[in-house]
Amino acid sequence: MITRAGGNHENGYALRIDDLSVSAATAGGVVDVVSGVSFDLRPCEITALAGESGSGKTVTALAVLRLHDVRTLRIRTGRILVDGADMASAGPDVLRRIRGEKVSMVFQEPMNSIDPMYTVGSAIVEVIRAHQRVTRRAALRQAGELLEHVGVPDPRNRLGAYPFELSGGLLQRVMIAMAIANQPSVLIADEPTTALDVTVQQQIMQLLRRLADEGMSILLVTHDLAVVSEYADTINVMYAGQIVESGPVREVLSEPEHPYTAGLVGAVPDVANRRLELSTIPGRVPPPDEFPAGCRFAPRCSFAEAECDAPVAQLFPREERRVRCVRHAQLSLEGVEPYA
Ligand SMILES: Nc1ncnc2c1ncn2[C@@H]1O[C@H](COP(=O)(O)OP(=O)(O)OP(=O)(O)O)[C@@H](O)[C@H]1O
Repeated sequence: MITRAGGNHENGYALRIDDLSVSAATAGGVVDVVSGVSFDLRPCEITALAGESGSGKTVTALAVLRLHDVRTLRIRTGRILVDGADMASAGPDVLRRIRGEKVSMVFQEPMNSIDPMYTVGSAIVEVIRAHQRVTRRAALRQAGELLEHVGVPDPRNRLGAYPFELSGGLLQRVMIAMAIANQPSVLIADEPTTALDVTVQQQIMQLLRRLADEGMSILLVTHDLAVVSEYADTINVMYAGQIVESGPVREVLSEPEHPYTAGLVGAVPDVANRRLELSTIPGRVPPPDEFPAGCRFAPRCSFAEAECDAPVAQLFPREERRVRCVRHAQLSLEGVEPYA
């Protein structure tokens, strides 16, 4: 029964984010923390949303499911298209249907996302029965199958376990089982392995890779380019609320066209080439009320020129790649390897 993920893929995407801007109320007034973000998630692919802390990855991911904090954040522009619905403007009934049935999410800290008072089996049964008219007994049988599918050893006996009885890695598998219980077409994973040790991290990423290969579209939110390069198909690099570069992972990471991406690539420890010294990008991501009017990366960019003071209104496309840098052509023509 747990086979390929469902969903309406007739347009070639399972989820389309089109010109999404999210504004925040700050002491200094209302400012965009996410500005004009657009990308698609395609079936069978892991799409990474990568960037430093504060670049807007989590706000973007939460906004897809309208789980952002509505006390301070507001979707100002854009569409979030999934299964014929626009999540940006959907009413409560559509939201309820899409969440869990079409798009679901796993978070960084599994222990914080599960009720410690319920057994693993009860928690999964509840999720199944929220969307499917099945008996408790049938749901419990499905829960056992789900645990088996996500690689929990001895799955039927684990149904009676409480969250505190499981390791972090097993608990993250349980969270993934809950997230895929109603066969959504899209899974959003926000730093799903950050809290886990390296071996377990690899196992969880291998599980996500398998789910993608079986048909699911996965949005992987991460600051870890090593994980992106090993497991993702496409990458969207975010900086200061905007996508600055996107395209197939192999191309973007081996030949970055945006100086920011180049800086991030330089910051990945490369054991094979013995480049263990991390080169970091000087400075930090500015807070949203201090975003520069021109290129937002310019103050940290050693290649910035006067022309970078004007806003970069467009992402320059070339085949499957896009880059938000007015100087990108000169940089590649000059063969500059900024942070090699
Ligand atoms: N609820 C909120 N209200 C107001 N501003 C917010 C809120 N949540 C996040 N922000 C601001 O939005 C910007 C982007 O934050 P976000 O958490 O999306 O970044 P991130 O790239 O996911 O970073 P991290 O990896 O640290 O989670 C930050 O400047 C942050 O301070």
